[in-house]
Amino acid sequence: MERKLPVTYELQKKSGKARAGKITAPHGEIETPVFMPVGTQATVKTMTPEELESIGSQIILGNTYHLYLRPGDDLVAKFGGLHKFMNWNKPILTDSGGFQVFSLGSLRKITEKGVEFRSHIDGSKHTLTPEKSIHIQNNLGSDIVMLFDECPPGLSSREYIIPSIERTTRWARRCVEAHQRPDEQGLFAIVQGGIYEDLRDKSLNELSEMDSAFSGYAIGGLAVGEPREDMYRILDYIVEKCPENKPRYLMGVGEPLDMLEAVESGIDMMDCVQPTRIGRHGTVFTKYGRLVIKNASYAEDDRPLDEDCDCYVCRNFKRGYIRHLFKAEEVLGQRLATYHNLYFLLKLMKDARKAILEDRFKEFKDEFIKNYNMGKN
Ligand SMILES: C=CCOC(=O)Nc1nc2cc3[nH]c(NC)nc3cc2c(=O)[nH]1
Ligand SMILES: [Zn+2]
Repeated sequence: MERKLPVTYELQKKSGKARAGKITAPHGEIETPVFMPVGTQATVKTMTPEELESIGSQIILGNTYHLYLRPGDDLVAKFGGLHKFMNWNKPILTDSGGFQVFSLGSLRKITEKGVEFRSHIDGSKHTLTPEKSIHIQNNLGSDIVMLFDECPPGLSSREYIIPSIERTTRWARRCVEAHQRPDEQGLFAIVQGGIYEDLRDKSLNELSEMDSAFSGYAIGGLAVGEPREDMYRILDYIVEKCPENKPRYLMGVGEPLDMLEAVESGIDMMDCVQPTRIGRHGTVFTKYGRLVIKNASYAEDDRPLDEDCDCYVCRNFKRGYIRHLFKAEEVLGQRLATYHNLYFLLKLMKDARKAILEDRFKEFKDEFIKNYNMGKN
């Protein structure tokens, strides 16, 4: 009989294809749709766990590639796992490291065994395999473990993608076999297939043969440089074909308009480094679009970053002050911009969830897009 999965999903309401639901994981419950802040090196840059909780973060990401290279997954395991190591007591999702080997590592070589690469830190040689990736994630003790997959470069040809899917499926089987704690850490599949509907079907069908091992399904291979309309077309095609009773996760999407498009297609979970990364460089999200705070026009601007935002930063600081902090290279500037950006995306998902529960998501999305495109800041 089917083993009880450690991560389960309850569909609560649909508004079109958009869904509101609840994920139950070992370290707590998650109301969806949900945005997941990225905590690459066991920290969501500049934020304390207390601040993350106060802005409504329900689940964060940890990166396998980074934590394996530094401080080492064995060391994290000695501290009792990633939750204890970083003092984050809610759910954590870890990626499999495959994507980051390609975005950060050097001298990479893909073989049937796995991926050989040199560390971006000290140039040392490593090989990441499906088994190694899963064992690292087991050491980290995350609630959600991701398959070790290959994310083909953006706009790869069919000739490249077809054999890549078949190898990723063989790797998936090895991941399922290698998983040491299937009752405590939920395993998510990752659907590939580029921008081709028939190859998306191929990937999903091959993975579905292992469905009983998967707590959720992720849509990989997107937000890697393909045109926006191709990403939207693929989401609209493949997401609703994933099991309705399991969470659906889209990696690497953190632009407000893309997030709403993903929610409309039936996505429940998203992650992206954008809000924290652009925040550290002084770009913030507002109701009327992005705002680059170092712009001279904000020097004497006594408005909050976003007049409609009720976060701690918008209630206590003005644009002119935050601009000064960035010009003076005061680290508080990075913290305030990061805090606001995360709050903005977490609140966007919370408002989207409310709109779905009230069966008015389409109206909510259209209203948000109208304002966001005004660009009046
Ligand atoms: C990250 C969580 C789990 O994901 C994996 O372990 N593997 C994986 N990561 C991706 C990350 C992506 N970021 C973007 N754009 C910024 N596109 C992405 C695509 C993938 C992908 O196809 N696979
Ligand atoms: Zn704010």
